[in-house]
Amino acid sequence: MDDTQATTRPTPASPEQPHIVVRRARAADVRRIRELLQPYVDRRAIVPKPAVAYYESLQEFRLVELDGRLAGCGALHVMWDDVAEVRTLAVAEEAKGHGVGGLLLQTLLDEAREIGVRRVFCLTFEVRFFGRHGFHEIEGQAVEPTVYAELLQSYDEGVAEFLDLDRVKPNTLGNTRMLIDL
Ligand SMILES: CC(=O)SCCNC(=O)CCNC(=O)[C@H](O)C(C)(C)COP(=O)(O)OP(=O)(O)OC[C@H]1O[C@@H](n2cnc3c(N)ncnc32)[C@H](O)[C@@H]1OP(=O)(O)O
Repeated sequence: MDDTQATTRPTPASPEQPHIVVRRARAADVRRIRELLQPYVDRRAIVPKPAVAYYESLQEFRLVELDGRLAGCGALHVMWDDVAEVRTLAVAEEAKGHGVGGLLLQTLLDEAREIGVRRVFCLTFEVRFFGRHGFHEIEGQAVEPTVYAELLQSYDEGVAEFLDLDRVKPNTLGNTRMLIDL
């Protein structure tokens, strides 16, 4: 999906209903994305990352705008031939509870299907939300030992969290490991 393919819903007749756009992130969005995430980073719901990490993973991000204002973001990171991870899914406090998070998550899951990924992982405190979208809690590893060994070669901190490596456990304390089969 490029900018010209952004999903838009027609502006409804009622002035109370916002105009919704789902689109890819652009480089100029990073500042607003980080501002939206900051309260959740402060609460440790989202792992802190330097700005450069957002630019490097920009193409993974999808955004929802309501009347041109950033309402939420989320990313899909592919880890192996059948596994990806939903990352950094967050909705601005004032936009929560109106389906924006669900819309973003379904967008990311549709993209996972489109690129042929069969399972999507997440690490979260929002167990009820992800559970309602078909994720279930898992214990232990989601990949077989040979794939685990391959993934150990990644430099990505999120992959280290997926592998549950000791050095990143402080980042993920209290989070639940969840998976969905598409
Ligand atoms: C893998 C990761 O990224 S982990 C990090 C997850 N993110 C965070 O922890 C950050 C803090 N949390 C958030 O930003 C948000 O709460 C999110 C992203 C989890 C959910 O975003 P929201 O936009 O509130 O989600 P959404 O509105 O689709 O659903 C929330 C609830 O509102 C309800 N809801 C959905 N649409 C509507 C609606 N139109 N009217 C009323 N209620 C609604 C749903 O029933 C849902 O209930 P549930 O929590 O029991 O599933």
